[in-house]
Amino acid sequence: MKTAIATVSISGDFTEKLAAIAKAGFSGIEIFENDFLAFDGGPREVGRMVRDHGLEISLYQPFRDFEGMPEPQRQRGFDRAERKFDVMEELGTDLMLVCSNVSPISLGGIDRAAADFAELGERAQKRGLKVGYEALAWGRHVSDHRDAWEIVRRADHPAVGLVLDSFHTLARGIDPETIRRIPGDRIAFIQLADAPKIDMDLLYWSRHFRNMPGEGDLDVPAFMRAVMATGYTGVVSLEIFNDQFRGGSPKSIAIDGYRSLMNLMDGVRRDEPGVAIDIPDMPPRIEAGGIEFVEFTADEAEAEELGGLFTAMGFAKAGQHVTKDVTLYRQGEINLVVNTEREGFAHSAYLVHGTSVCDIGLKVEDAEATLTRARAMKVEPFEQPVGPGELKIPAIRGVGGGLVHFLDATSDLRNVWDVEFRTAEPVEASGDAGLTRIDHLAQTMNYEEMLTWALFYTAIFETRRTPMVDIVDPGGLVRSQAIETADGALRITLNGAENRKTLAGHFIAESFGSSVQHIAFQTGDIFATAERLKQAGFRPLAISQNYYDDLEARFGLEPDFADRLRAENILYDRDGEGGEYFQLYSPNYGEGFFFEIVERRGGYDGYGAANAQFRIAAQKRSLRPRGMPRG
Ligand SMILES: O=C(O)c1ccc(O)c(O)c1
Ligand SMILES: [Mg+2]
Repeated sequence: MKTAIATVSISGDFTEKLAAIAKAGFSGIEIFENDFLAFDGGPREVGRMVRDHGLEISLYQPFRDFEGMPEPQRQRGFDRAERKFDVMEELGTDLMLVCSNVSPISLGGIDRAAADFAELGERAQKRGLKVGYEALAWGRHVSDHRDAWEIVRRADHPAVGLVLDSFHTLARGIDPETIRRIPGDRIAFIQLADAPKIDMDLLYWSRHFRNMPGEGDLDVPAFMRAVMATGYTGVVSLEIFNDQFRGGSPKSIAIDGYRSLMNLMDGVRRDEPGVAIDIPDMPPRIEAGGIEFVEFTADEAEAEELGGLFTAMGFAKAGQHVTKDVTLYRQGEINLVVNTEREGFAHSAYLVHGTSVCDIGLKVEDAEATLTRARAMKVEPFEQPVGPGELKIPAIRGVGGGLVHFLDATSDLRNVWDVEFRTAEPVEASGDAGLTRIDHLAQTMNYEEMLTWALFYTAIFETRRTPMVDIVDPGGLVRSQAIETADGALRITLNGAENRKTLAGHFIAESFGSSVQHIAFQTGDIFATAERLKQAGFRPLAISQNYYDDLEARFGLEPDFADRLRAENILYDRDGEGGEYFQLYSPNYGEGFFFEIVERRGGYDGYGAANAQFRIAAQKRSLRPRGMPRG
């Protein structure tokens, strides 16, 4: 399958764009005219540069305000087109995109437009070129692909085809199924973009908020299934106008684009019967069964401190690595690992970030298949030498460069704790606090990274994104979105800080990058857990009393119940179906790392977003310079 991306989608100068696009794996580019005009070099030189990168120019665009014009603008349109054809010949590309006319003086009329295209097609054909017609969602007379198709059909010229752009179709709410009635060989080119659902002017929405397929809320898969059902065999291209991407990293945006395309087309191949799509074979999105372990990197002193903290939360020292300075703490199904090795990945992570989470182990059905899926999504596998007695566990790099290991139950990996760890002798008396499993991990990152990491998780794993919520920190906004499996076995929240004054932003700045900022443990009985933790000397984060007064009124709580919450500093939320959520927080450690303990009752499926503001205010009050020190 030929893939392309419009140069407008990527930041950087023209050379940087080309390098990033080629590296990501695309076969071609759409040259957006302004990128070419801004470049200080002739069309032949541009064409050569593109081909030197192993790319082809799949499309030249856009040609504007052409069809349905009165004279003399009509004639001028043909003259302009001939000039563009000259440029295209020098560039070495044969397809020009004509977008529907937005000029107030254009006349409309399907047959008039068709006649203009028949003539344009004639001129193009003489030079071995073609034109494709695209309905802009805000076109003056043509704003719907069905009308554009009717014009192309009536133009009835082999050098005139239709360009479909998922944004224009889906943003207007046009049923993509209508594409199925168009013959595939009359479709000249496919442009893809997604976008978040926002109610705003179409043009503004399109030019500023598009994003990669799978990053937004439009049904791009339905669009693409319909396109492939027509028998279309041409280029599939990304055309993403996005303010944030314009300032992003060319390399990372290009990889996101390629990843989104592979994920999309793999899904289409699975879901649309009878279409052949020439992309590598890969396993379907991986079902994740939860978090098997979380590994911290630390030096000896901090490891001691962390261990004390875990013990105070009811964890028992459960094992020591057979050859490495790595200690395992366990409670219920939760495995926390502390690594104080002086070499290897954990140590490098320590040198860069200080005490922090450096590795996450995910439970999957087939670890090798997970790696294959990740590879197909352009994710780099991580490898380091395997020590004596150690298992080779497949891994990739995730958020902030941290590792994600895959553990399965079908290979030797199921025995990892028995093979790699000696049971701590004697097992320290367990002050079990009733913590059963990891409910969720919260990863903090810059706001601009959120789309990248959401796509990373959703392209590899069978997960969904919850709607983005705004969390008000006294220092600014933090946006939060959860990636979760349908059964809640895996839940990861992504928290995007817009500045450094927020608790999240402070954490990123001080730990030198994105990372896990908190771990939430589940309990089946929050009050019993709170009681046991208190006895073990754990002091929860103190919540404002005003919060409880409001809570009591808001949910009409029984005074006794409200008093219990208040006494234990437990935050509370309730959903529309009577599901309940209880949250207890640890103080901050170091520069803003913390633990959360939650209980879910009655199918509550959220994360207590309504409480986040009050939790953050309490954390900022308690932020103290000591605790979990950093390197
Ligand atoms: O915003 C525009 O003008 C514009 C131009 C060309 C396109 O292919 C498109 O989808 C939008
Ligand atoms: Mg377009």
